[in-house]
Amino acid sequence: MSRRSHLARLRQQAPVILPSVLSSDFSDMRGEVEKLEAAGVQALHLDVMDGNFVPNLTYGMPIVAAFRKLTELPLDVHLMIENPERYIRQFYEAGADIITIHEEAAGSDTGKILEEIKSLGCGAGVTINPDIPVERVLPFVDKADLILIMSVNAGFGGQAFNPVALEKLKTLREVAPPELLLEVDGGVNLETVQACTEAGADLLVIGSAIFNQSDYGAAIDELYRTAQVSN
Ligand SMILES: O=C(CO)[C@H](O)[C@H](O)COP(=O)(O)O
Ligand SMILES: [Fe+2]
Repeated sequence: MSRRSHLARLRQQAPVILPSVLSSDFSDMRGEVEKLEAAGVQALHLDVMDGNFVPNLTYGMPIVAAFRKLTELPLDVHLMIENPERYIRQFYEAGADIITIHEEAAGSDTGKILEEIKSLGCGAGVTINPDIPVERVLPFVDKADLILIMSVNAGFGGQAFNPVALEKLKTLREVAPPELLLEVDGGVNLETVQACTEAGADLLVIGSAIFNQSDYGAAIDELYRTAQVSN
């Protein structure tokens, strides 16, 4: 299956919860993936941090490649790295399906890098931190497959949700083409998830609210029930 075909499926199934495996047990990656698959998850979110663009350092291509060996689930790779253009091809070769870059890190190269990601056959995403105005991603609503709105400052799991993300999601939902996927990441939990779907988020990245629970399936089910938009 082409990597870009995952985009249409995620759009059809929205809202979709993507576990952020940063909070998972890396000493048992296989067991963690099996539990997530048994819980019915539809994609995984992988957080790559370089200790430079963000103060935290996580993992790079080898861990993405290891997840690729463990599962056929789409891998949504969130690059929190300076000069992301240096590594796009390597993350593609490691098995990423969607690659998201920070506009703050890519600057005037953002459009060109999104094109490169697409030309490799991956979904192309762009994201901004909470203190960056939504106007900085508006030029990409027709160029990207996905816009990720950060609801915490990129860098760490387990932070509190910043509601500034909700206004940005609403603005994008109004102006963006309907096929553009809107994703939200950071502090999404039982208290905040419904506001995210009501604001128009299609993809909900969730770390600690899943991995801090002993039963991932039960946690995800409850998050889905809570996420339903009330009519
Ligand atoms: O990109 C991220 C942090 O920069 C993570 O995806 C995010 O923090 C998810 O974790 P949590 O749900 O615990 O906030
Ligand atoms: Fe993330």
